[in-house]
Amino acid sequence: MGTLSEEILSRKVGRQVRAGEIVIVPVDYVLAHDQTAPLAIESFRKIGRPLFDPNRTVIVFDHIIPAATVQAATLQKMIREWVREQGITNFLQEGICHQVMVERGFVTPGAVIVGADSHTCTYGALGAFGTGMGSTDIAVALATGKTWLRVPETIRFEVKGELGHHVYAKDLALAMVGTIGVDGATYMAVEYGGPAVRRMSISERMTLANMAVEMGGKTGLVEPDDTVDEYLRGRARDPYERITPRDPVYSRVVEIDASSIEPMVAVPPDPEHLAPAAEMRKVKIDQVFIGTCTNGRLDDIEIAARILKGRKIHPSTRMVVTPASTRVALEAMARGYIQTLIEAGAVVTNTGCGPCIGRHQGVLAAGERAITTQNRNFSGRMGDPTAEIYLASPATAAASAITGYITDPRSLD
Ligand SMILES: CC(C)[C@H](C(=O)O)[C@@H](O)C(=O)O
Ligand code: SF4
Repeated sequence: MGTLSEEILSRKVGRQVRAGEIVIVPVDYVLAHDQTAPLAIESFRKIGRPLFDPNRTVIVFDHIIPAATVQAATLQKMIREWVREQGITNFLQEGICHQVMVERGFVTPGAVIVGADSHTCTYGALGAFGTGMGSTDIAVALATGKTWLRVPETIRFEVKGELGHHVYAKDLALAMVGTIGVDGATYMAVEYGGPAVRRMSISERMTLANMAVEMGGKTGLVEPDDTVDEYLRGRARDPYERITPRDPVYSRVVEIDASSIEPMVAVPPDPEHLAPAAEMRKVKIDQVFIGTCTNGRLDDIEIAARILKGRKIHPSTRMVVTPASTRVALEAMARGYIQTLIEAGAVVTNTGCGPCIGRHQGVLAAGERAITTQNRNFSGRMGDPTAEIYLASPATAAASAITGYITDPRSLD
C-alpha cells in the first residue's frame, strides 16, 4: 500500500514502510563517475572492507572526458587502477552516466540505485528508485550493498491534455519547477502521472524525472507500463515486476494542463524563474548548447536537426552539440542529423557531459549568454560567474541558434 516510492521501498525492505520512517535498504547498483569516484574511493578505503559486489558497481567516465587538465588525467588514472584492482566489470566510457545506465539495462522497475551524482533521480523514468548521494554515503553502499533513507513523502503531478506543437517534455519539466519552486519538493518523491505522461517515450520521461532534483526531490518516478516493458525487452539485466501505487496518500497533488504550456525559458540564476520564449526576443545569445542527461538523446538531436536543416546558425552565435552517449551519436550519424548540424555550423563534440558544468568544450566568458538544454542555470556553472544561462528545450535552443536571440521555435515555421 502506498505511493510508488513507498511500494518500491516496501518490497526492498520486506515489510510495509511509510513516509517518514528511516529504513535500511539493499541497493541494486552503486554508481560513481570521474568527478565523484575519487572521494568515494578514499572513503571506501578507510572503511577497509571489500566491495559488496564488483558486478553491481558501475563506474562511468563522462564529466571531463577526455581529460582536459593534468589534474583530471591524474585522478582518472587513479580511478582506472582502482577499477582494475577491484575487478569492477562495469567500467563505461561511452556517454553520460545516467544515459548509459538506462541504455545498458541497469535500470529496471523497482530497483534501488544510488549514485554519486544528483541526477541519479533520472532512473525513475523506468520506475526505479534512483537517488543521488554524497561520496561518503556512496562509499558505505560500496562496502555494504545497503543504504539508509528516510522514506520520502510524495508529491504527484497529474498531467492532463496534450502538449502543443513545438512544446516538449522539457517545457513541461520547467513549468513544474516554476509551479512549485526549486524547494517545492525538498526530500520528496516526485511522482509524474496522468494521460500526457503515459503517452511519453522513455526519453521524455527521463527529461521529467531528471529535473525532480531541481525542485529538491529525492527521486522522480513514473509508473512503469508497456512503454517501459518494450524498452527493456532484451535490455534489462535483472528480472523485474511492474510496481504501481496502491491506495496512495500524496502530500500534494498538482494538476497541470499540458495544452496550456508554451515553449518556456528558465531565466538565470535558477530554474524556477520562467518566461515564455516568445517574450525573450531581446536576449541575444552567444552560445547554444544541446546535450546533457536532460536533453541530449536521439529525439532531442532529431528535433534540433529538423529545425536547422538547410539553415545556418547566426554569425554572432556559436553552437555546441554533445550527444548523451555513443549509441545516441552513432544513431544520429546514421540518420544524418550530425551532418545536418555540422553543415548548419554547430560543433559536435564527443559524448559525455560536454560544457554542462563549465570545465571544457565551450566555457563562457564574462557577460556572455547561453541558451542550453541542461537542467541547471546557476551562476558560474558554465564558466564566468557573470555569464547568463537560459534553460530551454532543444527546439527553442535550435531556433535561437538561427536568429541569435531567444526564439520561440513556432515563430520559424
Ligand atoms: C559533478 C557532479 C557531482 C554534479 C552532480 O551531482 O549533479 C554534476 O553532475 C552536476 O550536474 O552538477
Ligand atoms: S550532463 Fe550535466 S547535469 Fe547531467 S550528469 Fe553531466 S554535468 Fe550533471
